[in-house]
Amino acid sequence: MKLDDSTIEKRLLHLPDWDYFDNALHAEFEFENFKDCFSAMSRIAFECEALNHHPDWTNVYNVLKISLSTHDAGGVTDKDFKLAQAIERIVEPEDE
Ligand SMILES: C[C@H](O)[C@H](O)[C@H]1CNC2=NC(N)=NC(=O)C2=N1
Repeated sequence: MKLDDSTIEKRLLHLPDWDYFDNALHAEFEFENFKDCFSAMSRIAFECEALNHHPDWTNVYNVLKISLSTHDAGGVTDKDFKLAQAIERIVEPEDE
C-alpha cells in the first residue's frame, strides 16, 4: 500500500541519507573507488533478491545513486523503507 506524504516524511527522520521527491526515496553514496562501490552494490543486490524488491540505480565510478519506489503501487511503500534500511546497514554500518 502506497504511504502518504506525511508518513513518509516522518519515517525519513530515521534515514538522514534519504530524500523524498518524485514519488520515490532517493540517496547518493560516494565510495573510495569503483571497487568499494561495486562491492556494496553486489551486497545490496543480495538483499534485493531476499526482499524481492529492486532499486532504480546508477553507478558512475565511485558514486552510487539509488531511487526506491514500488512500481506496482505507484509510490513509496513499506517495502521501500525496508530496502532503504537494509542498504543503510550495508553502506553505513557504523551508524547502527
Ligand atoms: C513479480 C515481482 O514480485 C515484482 O515484479 C516485484 C519485483 N521487484 C519490484 N521492485 C520494485 N521496486 N517495485 C516493484 O513493484 C517490484 N515488483
